[in-house]
Amino acid sequence: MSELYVDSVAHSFGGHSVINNVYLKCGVGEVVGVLGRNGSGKSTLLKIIFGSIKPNYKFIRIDGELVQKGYLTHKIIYLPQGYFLPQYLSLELLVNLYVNKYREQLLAIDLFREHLKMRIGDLSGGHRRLAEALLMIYSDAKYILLDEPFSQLAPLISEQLKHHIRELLPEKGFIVTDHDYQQILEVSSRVVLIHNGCNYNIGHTDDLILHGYLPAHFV
Ligand SMILES: Nc1ncnc2c1ncn2[C@@H]1O[C@H](COP(=O)(O)OP(=O)(O)OP(=O)(O)O)[C@@H](O)[C@H]1O
Repeated sequence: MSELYVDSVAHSFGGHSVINNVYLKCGVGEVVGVLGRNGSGKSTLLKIIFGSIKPNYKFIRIDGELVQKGYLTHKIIYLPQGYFLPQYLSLELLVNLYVNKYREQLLAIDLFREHLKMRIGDLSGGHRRLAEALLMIYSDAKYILLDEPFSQLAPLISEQLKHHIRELLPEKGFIVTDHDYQQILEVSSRVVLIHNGCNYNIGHTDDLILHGYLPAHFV
């Protein structure tokens, strides 16, 4: 079964519980949006799924197989918050590192076609962020975890990013978190809110008010 399944995730830092019994699943063809206040544990959850944080407890299955560290399966990739690729590497080298199956499609995108020889650190801030996100989206991984991919992006670039997520949807599943909740509501097929360490399914903007994520006078 093509599915990333995460259950019973619990983690604390220095005795302070951050997430407690979180459940999440994401199939191929789905974009799962994860919302939550600052410090609610969204990045921690994504890092646990990727395997870079060892939690107190977790149960993760990828395509039916029990997994200890997501990244060891090569089926999962994580875009962290903020720049993470060394600034002195060229786009060409990064494409060679991350992209294989979808190489032609990625190289057809203006940003890569026109700036292939450029160092990623010499791009504008928004283009650098977009390039990092696209390298993850067009990588060979099947499940793509995107941590605040819309931050720093101008509206037109955010549209491009959503377009590329949709392009790959038939073959991939996405878990995306961002404080630009409108982008999340727009791109996601399902939305969950992390609140008080637990997850809540969000069906409507009203649910975000109910759980205290949006202010009551919002609508
Ligand atoms: N390595 C760490 N050591 C101690 N505490 C940590 C560590 N990493 C995160 N935390 C704490 O865990 C909580 C959740 O952090 P996390 O970064 O997962 O939240 P978030 O929902 O992604 O927040 P934001 O939206 O502000 O990025 C915060 O209180 C944070 O201070």
